[in-house]
Amino acid sequence: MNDDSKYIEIHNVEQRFKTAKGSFLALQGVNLNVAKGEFVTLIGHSGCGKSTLLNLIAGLTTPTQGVLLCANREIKGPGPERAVVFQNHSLLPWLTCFENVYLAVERVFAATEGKAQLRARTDAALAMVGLSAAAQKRPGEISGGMKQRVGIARALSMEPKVLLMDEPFGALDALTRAKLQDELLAIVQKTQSTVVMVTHDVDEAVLLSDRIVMLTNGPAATIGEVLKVDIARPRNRVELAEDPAYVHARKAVIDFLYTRQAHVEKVAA
Ligand SMILES: Nc1ncnc2c1ncn2[C@@H]1O[C@H](COP(=O)(O)OP(=O)(O)OP(=O)(O)O)[C@@H](O)[C@H]1O
Repeated sequence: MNDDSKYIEIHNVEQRFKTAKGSFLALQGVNLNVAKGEFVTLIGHSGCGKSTLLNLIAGLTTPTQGVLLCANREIKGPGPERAVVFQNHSLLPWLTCFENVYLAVERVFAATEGKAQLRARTDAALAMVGLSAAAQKRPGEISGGMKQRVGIARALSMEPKVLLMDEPFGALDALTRAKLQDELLAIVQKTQSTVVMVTHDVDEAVLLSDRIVMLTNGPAATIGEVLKVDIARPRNRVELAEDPAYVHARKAVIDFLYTRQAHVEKVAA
Protein backbone atom coordinates (compact mmCIF):
# COMPACT_ATOMS: atom_id res chain seq x y z
CA MET A 1 0.00 0.00 0.00
CA ASN A 2 1.28 3.46 -0.84
CA ASP A 3 1.70 5.95 1.95
CA ASP A 4 2.22 9.41 0.46
CA SER A 5 3.70 10.75 3.69
CA LYS A 6 6.59 8.30 3.24
CA TYR A 7 7.47 8.68 -0.41
CA ILE A 8 11.16 8.71 0.34
CA GLU A 9 12.20 6.82 3.46
CA ILE A 10 15.64 7.04 5.01
CA HIS A 11 16.15 4.53 7.80
CA ASN A 12 19.10 4.73 10.15
CA VAL A 13 21.57 5.51 7.40
CA GLU A 14 25.30 5.58 7.96
CA GLN A 15 27.94 6.50 5.39
CA ARG A 16 31.60 5.74 5.89
CA PHE A 17 34.29 6.53 3.36
CA LYS A 18 37.61 4.78 2.99
CA THR A 19 40.41 7.33 2.99
CA ALA A 20 44.20 7.17 3.04
CA LYS A 21 44.01 7.80 6.80
CA GLY A 22 41.46 5.05 7.38
CA SER A 23 37.70 5.01 7.61
CA PHE A 24 35.87 8.38 7.77
CA LEU A 25 32.38 8.42 9.26
CA ALA A 26 30.51 11.12 7.31
CA LEU A 27 26.88 10.41 8.28
CA GLN A 28 25.39 8.46 11.14
CA GLY A 29 21.87 7.62 12.31
CA VAL A 30 20.07 9.59 9.61
CA ASN A 31 16.30 9.06 9.66
CA LEU A 32 13.90 11.02 7.47
CA ASN A 33 10.67 10.60 5.53
CA VAL A 34 9.78 12.89 2.66
CA ALA A 35 6.13 13.08 1.58
CA LYS A 36 4.94 12.95 -2.01
CA GLY A 37 4.89 16.49 -3.40
CA GLU A 38 6.94 17.87 -0.53
CA PHE A 39 9.83 20.32 -1.01
CA VAL A 40 12.60 19.59 1.46
CA THR A 41 15.93 21.39 1.70
CA LEU A 42 19.05 20.08 3.39
CA ILE A 43 21.10 22.80 5.04
CA GLY A 44 24.24 22.71 7.15
CA HIS A 45 27.81 23.92 7.24
CA SER A 46 30.26 23.11 4.49
CA GLY A 47 31.42 19.51 4.61
CA CYS A 48 28.70 18.27 6.97
CA GLY A 49 27.38 15.69 4.53
CA LYS A 50 24.55 17.29 2.54
CA SER A 51 25.80 16.05 -0.85
CA THR A 52 26.58 12.67 0.68
CA LEU A 53 22.94 12.34 1.76
CA LEU A 54 21.62 13.55 -1.60
CA ASN A 55 23.89 11.10 -3.45
CA LEU A 56 22.49 8.29 -1.33
CA ILE A 57 18.91 9.25 -2.30
CA ALA A 58 20.05 9.49 -5.94
CA GLY A 59 21.48 5.97 -5.64
CA LEU A 60 24.91 7.19 -6.75
CA THR A 61 26.33 5.64 -3.57
CA THR A 62 25.12 2.97 -1.19
CA PRO A 63 25.04 3.40 2.59
CA THR A 64 27.40 1.43 4.78
CA GLN A 65 24.45 0.85 7.11
CA GLY A 66 20.72 1.44 6.94
CA VAL A 67 18.34 1.54 4.01
CA LEU A 68 16.71 4.10 1.70
CA LEU A 69 13.41 3.61 -0.11
CA CYS A 70 11.53 5.46 -2.82
CA ALA A 71 7.88 4.58 -3.35
CA ASN A 72 8.33 1.48 -1.19
CA ARG A 73 11.27 0.19 -3.22
CA GLU A 74 14.80 0.02 -1.94
CA ILE A 75 17.11 2.50 -3.69
CA LYS A 76 19.86 0.35 -5.15
CA GLY A 77 21.22 2.62 -7.86
CA PRO A 78 20.34 5.64 -9.96
CA GLY A 79 16.97 5.57 -11.75
CA PRO A 80 14.98 7.85 -14.05
CA GLU A 81 12.36 8.33 -11.33
CA ARG A 82 15.02 10.30 -9.39
CA ALA A 83 16.54 13.02 -11.57
CA VAL A 84 19.53 14.98 -10.30
CA VAL A 85 20.48 18.61 -10.99
CA PHE A 86 24.06 19.46 -10.04
CA GLN A 87 25.63 22.84 -9.35
CA ASN A 88 27.83 22.63 -12.44
CA HIS A 89 24.91 21.70 -14.75
CA SER A 90 27.04 18.95 -16.39
CA LEU A 91 25.91 19.57 -19.98
CA LEU A 92 27.67 18.04 -22.96
CA PRO A 93 29.39 21.04 -24.59
CA TRP A 94 29.31 19.72 -28.16
CA LEU A 95 25.53 19.28 -28.14
CA THR A 96 22.87 21.99 -28.44
CA CYS A 97 20.50 22.72 -25.55
CA PHE A 98 17.84 20.77 -27.41
CA GLU A 99 20.13 17.77 -27.90
CA ASN A 100 21.25 17.82 -24.27
CA VAL A 101 17.65 17.52 -23.12
CA TYR A 102 16.69 15.12 -25.93
CA LEU A 103 19.34 12.63 -24.76
CA ALA A 104 17.64 12.32 -21.38
CA VAL A 105 14.18 12.12 -22.93
CA GLU A 106 15.37 9.40 -25.30
CA ARG A 107 16.85 7.36 -22.48
CA VAL A 108 13.58 7.30 -20.56
CA PHE A 109 10.90 7.24 -23.25
CA ALA A 110 12.44 5.84 -26.48
CA ALA A 111 11.21 2.35 -25.74
CA THR A 112 7.58 3.44 -25.73
CA GLU A 113 7.36 6.61 -27.84
CA GLY A 114 8.19 7.74 -31.38
CA LYS A 115 10.64 10.47 -32.39
CA ALA A 116 7.95 13.14 -32.81
CA GLN A 117 6.78 12.56 -29.23
CA LEU A 118 10.32 12.63 -27.92
CA ARG A 119 10.91 15.93 -29.69
CA ALA A 120 7.64 17.33 -28.33
CA ARG A 121 8.70 16.36 -24.79
CA THR A 122 12.05 18.09 -25.29
CA ASP A 123 10.39 21.26 -26.62
CA ALA A 124 7.95 21.28 -23.69
CA ALA A 125 10.74 20.95 -21.11
CA LEU A 126 12.74 23.78 -22.69
CA ALA A 127 9.60 25.93 -22.82
CA MET A 128 8.95 25.28 -19.14
CA VAL A 129 12.24 26.92 -18.20
CA GLY A 130 11.84 29.72 -20.78
CA LEU A 131 14.54 28.49 -23.14
CA SER A 132 12.70 27.77 -26.38
CA ALA A 133 14.59 30.52 -28.18
CA ALA A 134 17.97 29.11 -27.16
CA ALA A 135 17.21 25.51 -28.11
CA GLN A 136 19.76 25.39 -30.95
CA LYS A 137 22.58 27.08 -29.00
CA ARG A 138 25.46 25.17 -27.46
CA PRO A 139 26.35 25.52 -23.74
CA GLY A 140 29.36 27.69 -24.60
CA GLU A 141 27.05 30.27 -26.19
CA ILE A 142 24.71 30.80 -23.24
CA SER A 143 24.99 32.28 -19.73
CA GLY A 144 25.50 30.34 -16.49
CA GLY A 145 21.87 30.87 -15.51
CA MET A 146 20.70 29.54 -18.86
CA LYS A 147 22.95 26.49 -18.57
CA GLN A 148 21.45 25.79 -15.19
CA ARG A 149 17.98 26.09 -16.71
CA VAL A 150 18.93 23.49 -19.33
CA GLY A 151 20.01 21.20 -16.48
CA ILE A 152 16.64 21.71 -14.82
CA ALA A 153 14.80 21.18 -18.13
CA ARG A 154 16.75 17.97 -18.67
CA ALA A 155 15.78 16.71 -15.22
CA LEU A 156 12.12 17.72 -15.60
CA SER A 157 11.87 16.22 -19.09
CA MET A 158 12.30 12.77 -17.59
CA GLU A 159 9.11 13.33 -15.57
CA PRO A 160 10.87 12.14 -12.46
CA LYS A 161 8.97 11.27 -9.33
CA VAL A 162 11.67 13.00 -7.36
CA LEU A 163 13.84 15.97 -8.27
CA LEU A 164 17.17 15.99 -6.45
CA MET A 165 19.11 19.23 -6.58
CA ASP A 166 22.63 19.80 -5.24
CA GLU A 167 23.08 23.55 -4.81
CA PRO A 168 21.62 24.16 -8.27
CA PHE A 169 21.91 27.94 -7.98
CA GLY A 170 25.14 28.07 -5.97
CA ALA A 171 27.33 29.37 -8.79
CA LEU A 172 24.93 32.10 -9.97
CA ASP A 173 24.81 35.80 -9.21
CA ALA A 174 22.13 36.97 -6.75
CA LEU A 175 19.67 38.31 -9.34
CA THR A 176 19.81 35.27 -11.61
CA ARG A 177 19.53 33.09 -8.56
CA ALA A 178 16.38 34.89 -7.40
CA LYS A 179 14.84 34.60 -10.84
CA LEU A 180 15.54 30.87 -11.05
CA GLN A 181 14.22 30.32 -7.53
CA ASP A 182 10.95 31.99 -8.55
CA GLU A 183 10.81 29.89 -11.72
CA LEU A 184 11.46 26.73 -9.76
CA LEU A 185 8.66 27.63 -7.34
CA ALA A 186 6.25 28.07 -10.25
CA ILE A 187 7.37 24.83 -11.97
CA VAL A 188 7.09 22.76 -8.81
CA GLN A 189 3.68 24.23 -8.12
CA LYS A 190 2.64 23.09 -11.58
CA THR A 191 4.27 19.65 -11.63
CA GLN A 192 3.66 18.87 -7.93
CA SER A 193 7.14 17.31 -7.88
CA THR A 194 8.77 15.92 -4.78
CA VAL A 195 12.02 17.84 -4.32
CA VAL A 196 15.06 17.36 -2.11
CA MET A 197 17.51 20.23 -2.51
CA VAL A 198 20.87 20.97 -0.94
CA THR A 199 21.56 24.61 -0.17
CA HIS A 200 23.87 26.84 1.84
CA ASP A 201 21.48 29.72 1.67
CA VAL A 202 19.05 30.36 4.53
CA ASP A 203 16.71 32.61 2.52
CA GLU A 204 16.59 30.14 -0.33
CA ALA A 205 15.71 27.35 2.10
CA VAL A 206 12.88 29.32 3.72
CA LEU A 207 11.49 30.62 0.42
CA LEU A 208 11.32 27.21 -1.24
CA SER A 209 10.78 24.61 1.47
CA ASP A 210 7.91 22.88 3.13
CA ARG A 211 10.50 21.58 5.62
CA ILE A 212 14.11 22.48 6.27
CA VAL A 213 16.33 19.63 7.41
CA MET A 214 19.28 20.95 9.38
CA LEU A 215 22.37 18.77 9.61
CA THR A 216 24.85 18.86 12.48
CA ASN A 217 28.53 19.29 11.79
CA GLY A 218 30.55 16.25 10.81
CA PRO A 219 32.20 13.91 11.26
CA ALA A 220 29.30 11.59 12.14
CA ALA A 221 26.84 14.27 11.04
CA THR A 222 23.16 13.62 11.54
CA ILE A 223 19.86 15.48 11.41
CA GLY A 224 19.88 18.02 14.22
CA GLU A 225 16.50 19.61 13.66
CA VAL A 226 13.67 19.69 11.14
CA LEU A 227 11.75 22.95 10.71
CA LYS A 228 8.31 23.08 9.14
CA VAL A 229 7.88 26.25 7.09
CA ASP A 230 4.28 27.27 7.62
CA ILE A 231 3.90 29.80 4.82
CA ALA A 232 1.10 29.50 2.25
CA ARG A 233 1.88 29.07 -1.45
CA PRO A 234 2.27 30.65 -3.91
CA ARG A 235 5.02 32.56 -2.12
CA ASN A 236 6.09 36.00 -3.15
CA ARG A 237 9.62 36.98 -2.14
CA VAL A 238 8.80 40.67 -1.76
CA GLU A 239 5.80 40.11 0.50
CA LEU A 240 7.60 37.39 2.43
CA ALA A 241 10.32 39.68 3.72
CA GLU A 242 7.93 41.11 6.33
CA ASP A 243 5.87 38.00 6.97
CA PRO A 244 6.28 37.03 10.66
CA ALA A 245 6.32 33.32 9.74
CA TYR A 246 9.19 33.97 7.31
CA VAL A 247 11.14 36.00 9.85
CA HIS A 248 10.58 33.30 12.48
CA ALA A 249 11.72 30.46 10.18
CA ARG A 250 14.78 32.39 9.07
CA LYS A 251 15.75 33.12 12.66
CA ALA A 252 15.30 29.48 13.66
CA VAL A 253 17.68 28.29 10.92
CA ILE A 254 20.26 30.98 11.64
CA ASP A 255 20.09 30.17 15.33
CA PHE A 256 20.71 26.48 14.59
CA LEU A 257 23.62 27.19 12.26
CA TYR A 258 25.38 29.94 14.18
CA THR A 259 24.55 29.24 17.80
CA ARG A 260 24.09 25.52 18.14
CA GLN A 261 26.31 24.42 15.26
CA ALA A 262 28.76 27.32 15.27
CA HIS A 263 31.57 26.63 12.85
CA VAL A 264 34.43 28.52 11.27
CA GLU A 265 33.03 28.04 7.77
CA LYS A 266 30.57 30.62 6.53
CA VAL A 267 26.99 29.92 5.48
CA ALA A 268 25.16 32.67 3.57
CA ALA A 269 22.60 34.29 5.85
N1 LIG B 1 34.30 9.92 -1.60
C1 LIG B 1 34.68 10.41 -0.43
N2 LIG B 1 35.76 9.93 0.20
C2 LIG B 1 36.15 10.40 1.40
N3 LIG B 1 35.53 11.39 2.07
C3 LIG B 1 34.46 11.93 1.50
C4 LIG B 1 33.98 11.48 0.21
N4 LIG B 1 32.88 12.21 -0.10
C5 LIG B 1 32.69 13.08 0.91
N5 LIG B 1 33.62 12.91 1.88
C6 LIG B 1 33.73 13.63 3.15
O1 LIG B 1 32.45 13.53 3.78
C7 LIG B 1 32.12 14.78 4.40
C8 LIG B 1 30.81 15.27 3.83
O2 LIG B 1 31.00 15.71 2.48
P1 LIG B 1 29.84 16.36 1.62
O3 LIG B 1 30.40 16.67 0.29
O4 LIG B 1 28.65 15.48 1.68
O5 LIG B 1 29.54 17.69 2.44
P2 LIG B 1 28.60 18.91 2.06
O6 LIG B 1 27.81 19.23 3.29
O7 LIG B 1 27.83 18.61 0.82
O8 LIG B 1 29.68 20.04 1.80
P3 LIG B 1 29.62 21.39 0.90
O9 LIG B 1 28.51 22.20 1.48
O10 LIG B 1 30.95 22.01 1.11
O11 LIG B 1 29.37 20.95 -0.52
C9 LIG B 1 33.28 15.71 4.15
O12 LIG B 1 34.12 15.68 5.27
C10 LIG B 1 33.96 15.12 2.95
O13 LIG B 1 35.35 15.41 2.95
